[in-house]
Amino acid sequence: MTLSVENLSKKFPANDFYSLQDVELTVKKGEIVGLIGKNGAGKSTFLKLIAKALRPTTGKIEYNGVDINKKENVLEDFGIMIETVFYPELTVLENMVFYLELHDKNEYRDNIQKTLELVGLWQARKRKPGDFSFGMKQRMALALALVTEPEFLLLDEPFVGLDPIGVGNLIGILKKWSKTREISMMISSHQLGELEELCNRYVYIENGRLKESIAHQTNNVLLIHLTKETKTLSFLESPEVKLLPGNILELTAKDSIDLNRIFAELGEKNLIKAIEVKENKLKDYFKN
Ligand SMILES: Nc1ncnc2c1ncn2[C@@H]1O[C@H](COP(=O)(O)OP(=O)(O)OP(=O)(O)O)[C@@H](O)[C@H]1O
Repeated sequence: MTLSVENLSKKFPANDFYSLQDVELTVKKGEIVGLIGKNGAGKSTFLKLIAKALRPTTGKIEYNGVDINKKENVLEDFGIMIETVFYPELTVLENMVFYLELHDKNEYRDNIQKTLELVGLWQARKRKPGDFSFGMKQRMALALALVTEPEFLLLDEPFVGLDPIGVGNLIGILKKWSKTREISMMISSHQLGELEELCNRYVYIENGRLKESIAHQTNNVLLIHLTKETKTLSFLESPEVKLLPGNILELTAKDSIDLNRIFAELGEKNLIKAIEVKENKLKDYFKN
């Protein structure tokens, strides 16, 4: 099961520029791809094209080898949270029931309570989302996207409006789903820390173009600031070690590296000034 995007472009008639241009991407089963980029970069446009909420100007999107714009019901197993799609005059519970009826998925009725509990709306199940706060509306949309335990999730800014406990619960369930049920996900977010907990890789979109594909950094990287310049350390040749400008040693903490030996040598020579853990700095992609 894969999603494959070929040469995808979208230009809105009102604009003289492309909101998305020549994007190529493949998402495999169980993969979680984070979509990052500045405001207006084209992330939502991309997700809407995949969700069939927009039609491409050019290009093709295939799911399991089927062109989604040439056949009906290809997205049946997708859970989509892009724009708020509930009925403000129905209660939360009625919205959930109606959604399942509309999609002919009544077999998931038993999931309603646990899904509403997950997003923190079970207590509010008899209220109408029309009067909800922004965050609660987001959670309603999220509950609808999750209730059918879909095979593929498209989530646009799912963490916005959730409190820290809600974010933690959501990350937990999405991680579990990707592992145990191999659900694939594309998630756009400005909350880079949350994405980093979840994603296998990221794509950085800039002015409608897929600028960079970024692998998730799985190993901890340590930066050791040295007290003085040195070129005589015995471990400088190992592939996990890099000497950076400014007398900084970068160490990738893999099993293959003998940290005890390295720290013993550095300590013996009084070379350790400070140590920091280097984060996977997704935010660096936003600097240019
Ligand atoms: N319906 C539309 N009609 C005209 N232009 C649009 C439409 N939807 C989006 N755009 C334009 O397309 C570009 C990409 O917008 P998009 O919403 O995809 O960005 P985004 O990366 O999701 O931004 P944000 O991080 O702010 O949500 C923007 O210049 C936006 O103004």
